[in-house]
Amino acid sequence: MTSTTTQPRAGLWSDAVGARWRIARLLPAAGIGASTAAIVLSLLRGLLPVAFALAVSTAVGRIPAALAGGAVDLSGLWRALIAACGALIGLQLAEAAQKALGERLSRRVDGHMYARLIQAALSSREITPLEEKAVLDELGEASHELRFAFRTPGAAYAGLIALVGPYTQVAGFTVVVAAALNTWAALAVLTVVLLFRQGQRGGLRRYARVIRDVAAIRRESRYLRETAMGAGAAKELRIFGLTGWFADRYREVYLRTLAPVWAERRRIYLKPYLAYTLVGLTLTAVVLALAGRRAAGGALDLAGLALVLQAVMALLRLGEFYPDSDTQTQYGMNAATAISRFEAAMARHTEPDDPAAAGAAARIGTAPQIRFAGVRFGYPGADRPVLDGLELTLASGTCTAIVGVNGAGKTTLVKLLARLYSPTSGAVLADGVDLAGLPTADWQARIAVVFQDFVRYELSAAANIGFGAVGHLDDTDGIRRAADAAGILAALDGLPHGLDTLLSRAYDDGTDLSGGQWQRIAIARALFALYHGSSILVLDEPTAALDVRAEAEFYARFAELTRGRTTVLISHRFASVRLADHIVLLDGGRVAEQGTHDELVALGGRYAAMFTLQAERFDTDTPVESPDDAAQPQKVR
Ligand SMILES: Nc1ncnc2c1ncn2[C@@H]1O[C@H](COP(=O)(O)OP(=O)(O)OP(=O)(O)O)[C@@H](O)[C@H]1O
Repeated sequence: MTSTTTQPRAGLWSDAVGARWRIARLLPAAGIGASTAAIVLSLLRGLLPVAFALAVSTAVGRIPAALAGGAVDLSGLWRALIAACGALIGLQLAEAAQKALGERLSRRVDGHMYARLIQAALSSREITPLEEKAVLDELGEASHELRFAFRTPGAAYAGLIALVGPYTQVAGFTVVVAAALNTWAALAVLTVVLLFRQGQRGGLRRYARVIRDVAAIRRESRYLRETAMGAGAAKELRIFGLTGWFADRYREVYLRTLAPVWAERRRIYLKPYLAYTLVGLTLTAVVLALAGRRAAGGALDLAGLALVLQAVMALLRLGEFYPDSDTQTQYGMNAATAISRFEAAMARHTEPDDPAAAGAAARIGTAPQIRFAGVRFGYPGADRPVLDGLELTLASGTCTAIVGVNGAGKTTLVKLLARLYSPTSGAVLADGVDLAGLPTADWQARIAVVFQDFVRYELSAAANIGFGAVGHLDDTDGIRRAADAAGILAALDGLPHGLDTLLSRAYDDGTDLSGGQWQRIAIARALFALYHGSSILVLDEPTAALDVRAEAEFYARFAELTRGRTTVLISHRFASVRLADHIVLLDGGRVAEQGTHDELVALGGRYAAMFTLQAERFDTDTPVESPDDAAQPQKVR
């Protein structure tokens, strides 16, 4: 197994203390009143079994006296028995009440933790941190446990409070043994209990680390399971006959996860268990023998003997695994720790409020000129940059088309323009102002975009369009106008609830759209953003899924849609590209050629070759040899 399982004890213990402290600090989220009530109930659950044992042994002690001398005096016996019954009923009630209260505390805390998790995930305007593997691991662990209500931070909170019960019992019975027998015997039994607990609870702590260490394999098995069972891949799995492959691969990966886990489980639990059992049984036998000898010698009466026997039995039972607390606290604490680490990682990426930045934003016009000045950028973990000293100007209020082979970095350029990533070096400037110095949210609000992989929100059609300017969701006229301009209004009006129809099959009255219809929705969303103040329009393959007529309609209105806006169009279709005012060919992370369509064709370079190749393909039915390597499909870097 990996080295983390063999870390020094101090690490494990300080982790354990830190994790408990992190859970205890959730008190305000859980509510002071409810938490106090739960602690009181837990204390009762600890004290009532001790009271029961005292009452029962008192009753046992009264029996000889009650029977002696013919005249049977049962009143003392009855009193003790009634007290025992009272303790028992009280215990049942306290248990039921604590369970209900624990559930409530748990839900409150989890609601708070979910809110924190979502807030942290959305706190960074850039998406870079969400692509870092270590950050993703923390997020994965936190959200995985939160999905299973049993092992959440809330369950850990309720579980920690529930622990007050058994530990109060341990203390109570230890005092009983000390008083009835002697202090050394009490300490011996206490040692046994703590040793057993260490075996169980400490083992669980180590085991949870093992589970964490196999996170990568677990992620793979989860992926295989969800792909096999989900709707997304259902078509391909069947058509390509992949169902068997997925089932076999899942079984293999699952077994690969289990093997090290079970080996560690044996190592962690078996040997310590045998050792603790040996020590435990020996000490217990000594204590019981001592009690027996005292009783035989008359130093311990019947009530005392009954009490010691009950106390020792109860204590031995308390040296076990606590199902009400242990798993919940362990995994719930891990989830809480993962959430804290995730928050810390995201906090490193949040942007401080800077009044100077807001001032700089005011210097940018409504249709700004954008300049990429020596921009270099590589994705985290990648060894080669995608953009390598890019120099490019997008003129104010005009349309620039970006072309290039697959993987040339066109979408990456757009992501940098939208400040979803920051350049590794160099700068992106809007009207001369470096975007790095602007409040990112303000800048992003100026951009309307149709991404290549736009989002299909499982919400109403109106919301899908209105999300272009979420502050104006109630602008129904604007939403209809955008839908109309994108050529989707008639189709949406034809749905069962018009624009209020939910665009998801997951709901009874929901429906799904075709790929091209979804793309029109994405276009409508960007148009709606333009209606409400965005001035930079980015279109990344905006018509890839549209039919010929819809595409022609879209480009017929292109000049009108983009007029006065700084527009970036990415497309592999040269018929659309030629509509742009300026065309840029990206290659090797830099601008290889640029100019108008006519200029580039006259230049007779790569653009001209790619254009001719595509034009010939449309003109003839026979395949055409490429005159230039750049036009051949290239491997994705
Ligand atoms: N999130 C990411 N993490 C790591 N690498 C990425 C990521 N997105 C893209 N890349 C890599 O960056 C390079 C450029 O990708 P990009 O999507 O910008 O290309 P493109 O020119 O838009 O291609 P296409 O024409 O296929 O859409 C590719 O080599 C790709 O593998």
